[in-house]
Amino acid sequence: MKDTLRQIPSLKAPLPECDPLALPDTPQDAFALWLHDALNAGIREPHAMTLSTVDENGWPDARMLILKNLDERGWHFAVKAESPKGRQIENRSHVALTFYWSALGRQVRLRGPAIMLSDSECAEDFLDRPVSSRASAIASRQSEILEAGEGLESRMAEAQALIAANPDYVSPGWRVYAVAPVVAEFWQGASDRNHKRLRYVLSGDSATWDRSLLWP
Ligand SMILES: Cc1cc2nc3c(=O)[nH]c(=O)nc-3n(C[C@H](O)[C@H](O)[C@H](O)COP(=O)(O)O)c2cc1C
Repeated sequence: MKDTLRQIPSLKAPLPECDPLALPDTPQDAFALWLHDALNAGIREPHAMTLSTVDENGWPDARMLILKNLDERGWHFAVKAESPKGRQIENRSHVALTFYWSALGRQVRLRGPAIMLSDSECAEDFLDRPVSSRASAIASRQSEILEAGEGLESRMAEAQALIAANPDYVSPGWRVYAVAPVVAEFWQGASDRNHKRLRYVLSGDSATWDRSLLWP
């Protein structure tokens, strides 16, 4: 395994040159810029990110999610309240988000509280989803053990029927959160390992961002 791993190239040229201090004043604007670069580079699912949480024992947990929106409140994602991640956020609201765009050698890291959006926004997000994804959200006991013969298909069919009969039905445990980062870091990898790093820290009055370069 060691030989296999060590033969895999990482941060292979060509990667973009980046002057981190030329990035915008806020992490929101910098993220929008880099997301567009990722889209233009043809990166698949550039809106996929790792959501890291902490469980009730203080153990870190992490999984991929899809970014649903970015606005003045932060980076949005949706979860089932009763899923492990939903319960972990309910218990400890501080989370981290990580994006990696391999073709560009870029990573973005965000840390801050996840703040639940209003019931009406959660409902709107739910109703915007395709029927299959709403049915799955209603039917699934996400991350619980699936015993043989538990009837996953029949639960899905029941959920589909529920939606067909009541198209405005909203799953009561559907939550949308916005992560309002207090720290953000933009990392541009380089083949010569002279990586460029820019950290944004929210100022004490929460009005502006202090920016610092970091050692690679
Ligand atoms: C690329 C990718 C995108 C995913 N997007 C979502 C998502 O938007 N929502 C979701 O609940 N799970 C998503 N998943 C599955 C989660 O990673 C995870 O397995 C699931 O949410 C259960 O997590 P939990 O047990 O920590 O609650 C995605 C997985 C991958 C690989």
